[in-house]
Amino acid sequence: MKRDAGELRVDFVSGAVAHRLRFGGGRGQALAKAMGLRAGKTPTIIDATAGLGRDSFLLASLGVQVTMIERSEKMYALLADGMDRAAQEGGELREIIGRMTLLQGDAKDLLPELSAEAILVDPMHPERKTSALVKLELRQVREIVGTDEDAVDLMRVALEVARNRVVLKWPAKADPIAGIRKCSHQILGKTTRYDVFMVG
Ligand SMILES: C[S@@+](CC[C@H](N)C(=O)[O-])C[C@H]1O[C@@H](n2cnc3c(N)ncnc32)[C@H](O)[C@@H]1O
Repeated sequence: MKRDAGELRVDFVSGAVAHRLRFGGGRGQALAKAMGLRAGKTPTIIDATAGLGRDSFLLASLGVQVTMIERSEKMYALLADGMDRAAQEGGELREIIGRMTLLQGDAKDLLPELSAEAILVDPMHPERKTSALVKLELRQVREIVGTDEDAVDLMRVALEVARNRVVLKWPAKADPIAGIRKCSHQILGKTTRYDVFMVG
C-alpha cells in the first residue's frame, strides 16, 4: 500500500532515531542520566507514556529492559508496527526491540500491577515547543492523542509504584506540575528538562 508523504509512522530503522543510535552520547545523555543509568548500573524502567517510542528505544539501545505503556489505540498500533519492522531488520535492531515490551492501556491502571526501579512520564504538554524536525511529528501525535490533562494523576500513581525514582520529562521553561511534591533535582537540556523525583 502506498504511503502518504505526511503520514505519521514510527521508524527506528532510518532517520533521527537511527542517527542517534549511531552517534548519540551513550549513558552520558540527559535521559540516561536522569533515569539512573551509570557504568555497571542498568535499572529496569517503565515508560508510562510510550508515544513514538523514541525514549524507550534509546534506553533499550543502552541495554535497559523497558516496559512501555500507551493508551491511544492508534499510537499503540503505529508503535507496534514500527517495532515489528525494526525487528525484521535483524542484528542489533532486533536485539534492541527484544528489550522493549509494549502494553496497551492507561498507565494509571496498569502501573500498580507492574514493578520497576524507574518510571518515565512524558505527557503531551499543551505549549510544547520543539525543533522544526520533531515539530511536525509532535503536531501529528497531538492530533491523535490531544493533550494529557491528567498528567498530575499519572505522576501520583507513578510516585506510589516506582522503587527508586520517577522522571518527568517536561518543556525546559514550563512551570512544574501543580499538585505534586517538589522534585529532588533537575537535568536541564535546551528545550527539555528532566525533573527527577527520588522515592523510597
Ligand atoms: C509526548 S508523547 C510521548 C513521547 C515519547 N516519550 C517518545 O519518546 O516518543 C505522550 C504519549 O503518552 C501517551 N499517554 C499519556 N498519558 C498516558 C497514560 N496515562 N497512559 C498511557 N499512555 C499515556 C499519549 O497517548 C501519547 O502518545
